[in-house]
Amino acid sequence: MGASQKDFESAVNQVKLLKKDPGNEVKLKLYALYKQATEGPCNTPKPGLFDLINKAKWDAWNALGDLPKETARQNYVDLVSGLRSSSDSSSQVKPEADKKQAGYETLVITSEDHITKIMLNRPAKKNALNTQMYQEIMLALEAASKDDSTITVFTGSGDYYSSGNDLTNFTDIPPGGVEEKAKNGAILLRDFVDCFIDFPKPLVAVVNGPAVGISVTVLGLFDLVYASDRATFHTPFSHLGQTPEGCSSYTFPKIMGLAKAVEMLIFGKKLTAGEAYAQGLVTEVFPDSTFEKEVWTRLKAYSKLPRNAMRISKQIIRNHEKEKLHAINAEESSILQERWLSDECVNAVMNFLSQKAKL
Ligand SMILES: CCCC/C=C/CC(=O)SCCNC(=O)CCNC(=O)[C@H](O)C(C)(C)COP(=O)(O)OP(=O)(O)OC[C@H]1O[C@@H](n2cnc3c(N)ncnc32)[C@H](O)[C@@H]1OP(=O)(O)O
Repeated sequence: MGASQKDFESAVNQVKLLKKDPGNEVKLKLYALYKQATEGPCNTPKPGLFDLINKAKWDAWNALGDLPKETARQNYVDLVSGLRSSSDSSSQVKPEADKKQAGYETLVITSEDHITKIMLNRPAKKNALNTQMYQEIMLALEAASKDDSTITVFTGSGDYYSSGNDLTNFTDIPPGGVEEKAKNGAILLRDFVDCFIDFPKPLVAVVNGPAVGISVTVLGLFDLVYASDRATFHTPFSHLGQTPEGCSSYTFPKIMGLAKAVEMLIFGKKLTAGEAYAQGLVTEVFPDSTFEKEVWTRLKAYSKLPRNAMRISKQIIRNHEKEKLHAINAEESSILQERWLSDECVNAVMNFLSQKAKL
């Protein structure tokens, strides 16, 4: 028998009493199930692109499609019951969690000296970007665009900057099947890259180690890229049956010339930090032993420059390309939507996952 209205109402009250913040992804699930259980399928207009929070909520609700109200009610009750038991058994907060700005699970965000630092924080997975991390980065960029920092910095925790898209993202197939998965992935990719195209303040990448895939391609949208001499830059798209994203099909030929862009984007040539510097993708390379010290000294000095002058200069430099970049992003995302359904891509991802599972 399904959950009764009383069970549901009691679960709604229990959510307010949870000892531990369940994180954005779970909160979105709760929101979507609540709306589905009380109002049925999503029936409101899609919020605008920049209304990130309401758009994330709308996407979560809309993704439930025609799920019956009773099933949504039951799923809500089950989800809350799971949260209650994990909240009760883990009320001792880990020291690491204390340092993180509230609400983020895959990022550590700090603000100091007028610098907002967004650190990718899944070191055990080489900072691979899972769906939650894409969403949290979009929220973090929106918040950073409005806070009182002058510059925003991305970096990675552990030995990698980022290993790119988390290939296990491909395994979580929704009720609508692989086509729906590919469609949702293309929407997420497009929204994600749009946030970088539109980011109004100077954006800096502190590339502390190897970078792969989408973590490399979006560098073409950054204003400064500082790299440790341990960093490498790798876009193995053809190997994965995939195609370029992050506007790299446009920015890379522009930055490094067609020949070098083709070597990276079609043939998957991995660049050292020195090569990436020679080709204009990286602003400056530092020895790994002094990387953090030198880079942060430099950035702290830059962060004291007048905020508005920097923002307006960025606008003048970048604005005339914005429309073009949005169009390129849309095109790259829609091509990838098709690619993700191809045998070439499916086989490459299966290959990675089966090696990982040591099959
Ligand atoms: C919205 C969608 C947008 C899509 C667009 C993006 C396109 C891309 O980004 S394509 C690039 C995708 N990335 C890759 O192909 C890299 C895959 N990973 C690797 O090749 C290796 O893991 C890597 C060379 C990065 C590191 O190798 P090692 O030093 O040998 O470490 P491990 O392989 O043992 O990695 C440790 C741990 O992390 C997991 N891992 C690392 N990267 C990823 C990843 N990208 N996706 C999923 N998982 C990843 C790896 O499996 C290990 O996990 P455990 O086995 O559980 O310890």
